[in-house]
Amino acid sequence: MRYAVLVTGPAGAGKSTFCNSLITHLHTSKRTGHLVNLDPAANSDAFEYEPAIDIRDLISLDDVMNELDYGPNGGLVYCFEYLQQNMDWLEEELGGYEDEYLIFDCPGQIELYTHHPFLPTLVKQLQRLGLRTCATYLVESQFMEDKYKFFSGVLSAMSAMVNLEVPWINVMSKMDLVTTSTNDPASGRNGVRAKRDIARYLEPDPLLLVSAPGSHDEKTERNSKFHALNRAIVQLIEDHPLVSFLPLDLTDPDSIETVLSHLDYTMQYGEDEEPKEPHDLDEGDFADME
Ligand SMILES: Nc1nc2c(ncn2[C@@H]2O[C@H](COP(=O)(O)OP(=O)(O)OP(=O)(O)O)[C@@H](O)[C@H]2O)c(=O)[nH]1
Ligand SMILES: [Mg+2]
Repeated sequence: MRYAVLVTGPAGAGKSTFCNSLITHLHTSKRTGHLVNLDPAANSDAFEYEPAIDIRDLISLDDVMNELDYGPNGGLVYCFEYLQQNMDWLEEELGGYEDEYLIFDCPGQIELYTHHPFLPTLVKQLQRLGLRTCATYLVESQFMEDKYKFFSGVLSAMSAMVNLEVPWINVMSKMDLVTTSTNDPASGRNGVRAKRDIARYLEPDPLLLVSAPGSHDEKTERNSKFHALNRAIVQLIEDHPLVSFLPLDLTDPDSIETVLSHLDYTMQYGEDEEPKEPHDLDEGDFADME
């Protein structure tokens, strides 16, 4: 059984850094993990580990931009369409791995997760090839400093989850940057002040939106529309509490271990370790498993 972990999330959320740390952690735990780079614009310096599979070996964003006159985002879409037409390349590249975690480092263009059909198609292909697949969606902890930004992160996570029908883990990355100070109210004017506040973000409490401080300048029509929108978002999140976050602090090995154990659990890693008769392992067996 092979396992695919898609590492997704907005630009700069810490996806590549998390991929590196996860692979290091797997190695420390005497397990194997390989990096699959799906970002055609990736800078090689970002990788601590040489990608085992690299979309840049198939197609280079620079070439697309130079030869076809695309900008970076159109070029990215072109690269993914090209990959889609060349799935046999990926299939062949994936061929050499058994019983291993393959960590897919994805690009940060948000539209890729919210409305482009590419990732859902890729997931179906991976499942067809018999890989157990799950996704992580990273939102960085700085989003908690601004309620509106935070809830836009929550909504983008929701939208990506609904778009990609795989087991899903939301991660609040860069938790090492969160400083909680109860003595200094100025430090968290609009955001996290204390540990108990963090809990309201990790299990997003939509009431954070209605109790927004600084709401003294209401009254105008624009503001009343804004508040109506917020109320609608509160209602949506209350009715569909799909999103909660696992905190990730890369300076703390226990924190990485917790995320990994959630991944293991989600994909039922190692559950079928007992020897099986080869004919029990029909190709399609896991294809339609979630
Ligand atoms: N303090 C802190 N910084 C981090 C952490 N993870 C990533 N960073 C920093 O955040 C920046 C972006 O990290 P990346 O891992 O490149 O983020 P990414 O999501 O891969 O970015 P794109 O691929 O451009 O979308 C870098 O400057 C990292 O050093 C973390 O856990 N803590
Ligand atoms: Mg990256």
